[in-house]
Amino acid sequence: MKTSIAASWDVDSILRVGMQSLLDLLDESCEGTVAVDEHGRIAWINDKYAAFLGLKGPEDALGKPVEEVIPNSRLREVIRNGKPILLDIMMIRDQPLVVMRIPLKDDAGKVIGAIGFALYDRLQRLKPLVSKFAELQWALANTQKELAQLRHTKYSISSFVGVSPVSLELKHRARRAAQLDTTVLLLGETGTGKELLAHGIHAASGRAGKPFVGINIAAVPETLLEAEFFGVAAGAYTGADRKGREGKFKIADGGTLFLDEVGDMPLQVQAKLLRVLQEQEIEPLGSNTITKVDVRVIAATSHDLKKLVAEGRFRSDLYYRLNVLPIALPPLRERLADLDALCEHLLEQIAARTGMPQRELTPSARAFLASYHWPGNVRELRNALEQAGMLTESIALTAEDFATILQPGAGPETAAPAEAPQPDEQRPLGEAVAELEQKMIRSALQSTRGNKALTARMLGISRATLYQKLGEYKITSDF
Ligand SMILES: Nc1ncnc2c1ncn2[C@@H]1O[C@H](COP(=O)(O)OP(=O)(O)OP(=O)(O)O)[C@@H](O)[C@H]1O
Repeated sequence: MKTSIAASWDVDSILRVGMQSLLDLLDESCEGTVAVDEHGRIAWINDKYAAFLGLKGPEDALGKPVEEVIPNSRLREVIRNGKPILLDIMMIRDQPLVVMRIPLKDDAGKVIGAIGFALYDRLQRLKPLVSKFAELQWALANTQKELAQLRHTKYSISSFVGVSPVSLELKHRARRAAQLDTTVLLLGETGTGKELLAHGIHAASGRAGKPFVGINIAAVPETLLEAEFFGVAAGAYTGADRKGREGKFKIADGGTLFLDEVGDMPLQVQAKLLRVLQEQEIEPLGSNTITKVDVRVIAATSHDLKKLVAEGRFRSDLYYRLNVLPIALPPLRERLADLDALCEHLLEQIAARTGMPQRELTPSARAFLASYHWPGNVRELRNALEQAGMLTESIALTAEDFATILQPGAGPETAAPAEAPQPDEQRPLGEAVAELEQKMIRSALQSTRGNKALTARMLGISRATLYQKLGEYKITSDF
């Protein structure tokens, strides 16, 4: 059946030869081939296919309607609409067969029949591909489910533990905020429960069924912040972002976007955020299209935003836009009436998580904890309870158990500075500075028990700089 290419290299003969080679290849490599005329009657069938179909030979099939020999054949459909079916799975005698069907046309383009190729008599050879596909589909569905669950908040306003009048008033305001669907600004020191309350407000709002998406502005490098917020259009960049990606505003569409540490936002991004808040429209980087979004923003900060405005570090128009409904979370030292309830709640959480018996506090421990000034607030309290529990076997935790962990009076302002490296004439200055930096960061992390916001504040650097240095020096902060 092979045809050699003649000296005449005209397009028609190349196509003819190409077609012939393709047919030869298919005939050789596939398990069965059948051709039908324009009426759907078998005009030709190869030996392999006839044997596979349980016929004595091809002559048993010739002239018969194709469905009589191959019950699930769709060759008639191909003749009818003149379109190929390039890949399909057909069952023959309970066996799946991968098939390809092509219409046969005359020079005028009229369909004069069709040809079918059975590519594999068992799907076995396609199995790795098929199971890889199924595996990926399964993983994708699972990840989507997990993400949806994660984005649906796990807290309610009552998860904010507190029985003091100030806490009750705070929860009342949060419930009202949930109903109003306006921008909320949560103000409070680190660890006072701003993120927890944001989750709670979302859960009590009409948006509860939609995503809750959080972004810690201080932890995102300045250069990536816009992409993180507004997304990147496909083809805008080469490399990882080539395909484009959605920004947090789009992901949160219909739901709530929690902007943590909003005071750390660079001025240039503040302008863009303000526009989005006003217009509820985003423009992904590198795209000319504007997309409508419906997002409720809850912002939080541990900074004095008014002061930042006065210093020109925060836009006043954005401040007023965010400050529609401010809720101040008082530091723990100002609501010591909540201490018992909080300790009980946190000790229960710790026991459930660690699988260890639940600890209790002796009166001396309560008095000790009430005398401490809690710069890290509830987060610090939880860490202290967990650490104290690890240091003793006893169920009842005493003041002594906490005395080694918490030093009354020692806070960010009074923590001892790290020891400077000894001057060394032979060493480059950069090396010595890096060593001192590492020491100071480690020591600050230790004294804040890994609290990044507090560590950054102690060291007088932004959280973003702290994260950058942690990465640079490969410092982990598991304290
Ligand atoms: N009132 C509370 N009741 C129960 N748990 C609380 C309360 N306040 C804070 N927590 C717990 O303390 C930890 C810190 O809280 P959260 O992250 O909400 O604080 P934050 O103010 O957002 O801190 P940061 O400003 O550092 O981000 C979390 O584990 C949170 O669940």
